[in-house]
Amino acid sequence: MTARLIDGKAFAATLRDRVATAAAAFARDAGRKPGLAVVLVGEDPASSVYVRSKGKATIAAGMESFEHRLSADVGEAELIALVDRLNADDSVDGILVQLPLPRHIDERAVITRIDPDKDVDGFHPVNAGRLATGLEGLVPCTPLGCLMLLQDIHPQLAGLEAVVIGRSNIVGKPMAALLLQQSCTVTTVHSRTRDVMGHVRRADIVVAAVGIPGFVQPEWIKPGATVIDVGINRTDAGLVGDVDPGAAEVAGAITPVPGGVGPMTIAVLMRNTVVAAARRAGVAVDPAL
Ligand SMILES: Nc1nc2c(c(=O)[nH]1)N[C@@H](CN(C=O)c1ccc(C(=O)N[C@@H](CCC(=O)O)C(=O)O)cc1)CN2
Ligand SMILES: [Mg+2]
Repeated sequence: MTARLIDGKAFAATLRDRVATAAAAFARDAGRKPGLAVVLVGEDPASSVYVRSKGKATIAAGMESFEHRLSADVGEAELIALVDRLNADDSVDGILVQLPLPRHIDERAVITRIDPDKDVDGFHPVNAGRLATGLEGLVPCTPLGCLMLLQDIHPQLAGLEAVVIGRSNIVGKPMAALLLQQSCTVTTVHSRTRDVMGHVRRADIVVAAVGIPGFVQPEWIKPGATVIDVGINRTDAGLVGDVDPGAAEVAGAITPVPGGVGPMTIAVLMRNTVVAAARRAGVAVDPAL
């Protein structure tokens, strides 16, 4: 292995500590703790694990955790009514509906119902628009976590060639917007791109978020490039990323799966919650958070 392994787990632990400090300052200034409401519909095992981890991380950061578990056959109207109650609840600063939702519920209808200023997932179209136009908003956790890891390696991102593989609303599109905001030259490649390898070969930074195990081949990587693997694919061989492990022989730095991007998602969720709380209450928050 030649590449430096990017330790997302350690980075996330440091971020969670800084969030705890900010949450304590918020509690002092605002006279209450920041609050995060997490809604889980159904009993998908992976989602249940993530929701439990979010609750634990919230409490560990000195914040208030509100967990709402609804049965898999709950109606869309009932779920939306819960979102309305959470929007109106002043002790709730952040609202998150765990995805995926059961097929009979329209994900967009639910996400667009969340108050954009409590949308700590950053999935609401108002927050997507704020990000695209450079306004202050809430940014999706996984891409913001990837950016934090990248900034640690490249304090100066300006001018670097970045290729984002995948164009989902949750990772690919916000990732490209964040890198553009940092003055990278950004290319997004996707299932209809004609020469994916040709684009990736030029990249100083590769962010893979396609959801296809081992999709990115070692020979696509420019020697020394930084590779961020967002993939979390459950296979017979265990948990694998979107990047072939052989890429570690070519890259300069690479995130492992597990232990790379994954842990950053929940740490950034904690960060977004304390930031949302501070903005709502009109109190200061560590600008470096
Ligand atoms: N409302 C949301 N739903 C979903 C999101 C999200 O950000 N908001 N992201 C994913 C699931 N997710 C958090 O919700 C999440 C995924 C993975 C990890 C993580 O730490 N992964 C570990 C491996 C864990 C394992 O063994 O399964 C890693 O990669 O190292 C945290 C959170 C979809 N839904
Ligand atoms: Mg795609």
